[in-house]
Amino acid sequence: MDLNGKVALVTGSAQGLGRAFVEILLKNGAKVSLLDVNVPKGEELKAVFDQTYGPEQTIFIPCDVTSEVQLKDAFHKTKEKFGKLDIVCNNAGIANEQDWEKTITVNLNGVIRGTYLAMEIMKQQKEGGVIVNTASVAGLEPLTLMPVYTATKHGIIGFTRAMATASTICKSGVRLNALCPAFVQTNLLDSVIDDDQLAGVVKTMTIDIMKRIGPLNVSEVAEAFLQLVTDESKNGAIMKIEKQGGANYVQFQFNTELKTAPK
Ligand SMILES: NC(=O)C1=CN([C@@H]2O[C@H](COP(=O)(O)OP(=O)(O)OC[C@H]3O[C@@H](n4cnc5c(N)ncnc54)[C@H](O)[C@@H]3O)[C@@H](O)[C@H]2O)C=CC1
Ligand SMILES: CC/C=C\C[C@H](O)C(=O)/C=C/C=C/C=C\C=C\[C@@H](O)C/C=C\CCC(=O)O
Repeated sequence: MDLNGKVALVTGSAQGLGRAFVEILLKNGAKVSLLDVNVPKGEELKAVFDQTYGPEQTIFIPCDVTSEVQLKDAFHKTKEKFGKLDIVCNNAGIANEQDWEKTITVNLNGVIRGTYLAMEIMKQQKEGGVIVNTASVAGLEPLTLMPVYTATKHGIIGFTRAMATASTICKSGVRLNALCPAFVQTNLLDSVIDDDQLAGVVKTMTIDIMKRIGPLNVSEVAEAFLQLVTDESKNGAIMKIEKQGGANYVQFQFNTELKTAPK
């Protein structure tokens, strides 16, 4: 898929991975709608991108993904501004085990609602579209330190795979994938390391593992994201990216697409 002239929407795009995903899309000629709950950071970033790519290439929309009204409105504003919607990355996420209900609402409800909104618009387009949901290696292997975060990321992978199969069966023209990075050097990672309420042996063990594996930088993950967006042959695939092993597709014991898709 050639990204030149394509229209993308990225949630949680004011910093970290979301910011890196926006930048790689812009570099490849796409127009991007930036959504984030952090308004000063989002506006600041839009101004930075305006300098390099021009003001017409991006729009910043203040949006809390936990708000049905705000998210719906942001999708519709994007379509209105750019005329179509080809790529959606449901990326906004938090790691707060104390406020675990909020973690579920942001990480899982936000991704599910963003996927449904994207499907609704994309299935009406001749060219369809692609949805990439940001999960984590914590969606494949549990992080003992963060059980609720782990649950949300397992949920994203299951949801994305089920939707991808349904999309094939219904011939909607929409591809769905999930991206599973290991530790990435961002504010989210720092917030967990600095969280005094998460103390003890499990935290020490997790940090030791993280130091041994070495955190990824956001640009390495952005390259993997680009691969998922552009490769039109991988509907339903789940990509894992680690510092040492690089980016690889996850092999599941049961491939629902092969079992259920009509021949
Ligand atoms: N940093 C890491 O080690 C890893 C992160 N991830 C996932 O990557 C995604 C991005 O995380 P990072 O860039 O690391 O975090 P980050 O904290 O640097 O950036 C997250 C962005 O999401 C925004 N956000 C938070 N709640 C929001 C809401 N309710 N509505 C809209 N925007 C909201 C924040 O304002 C921020 O701009 C998350 O889903 C996270 O779980 C996955 C694997 C590893
Ligand atoms: C300190 C974690 C901070 C934030 C979470 C981050 O956003 C994230 O999603 C990171 C995921 C990284 C996973 C990387 C490797 C996982 C390896 C697993 O096999 C086990 C890791 C730890 C084992 C200890 C345990 O939790 O039981």
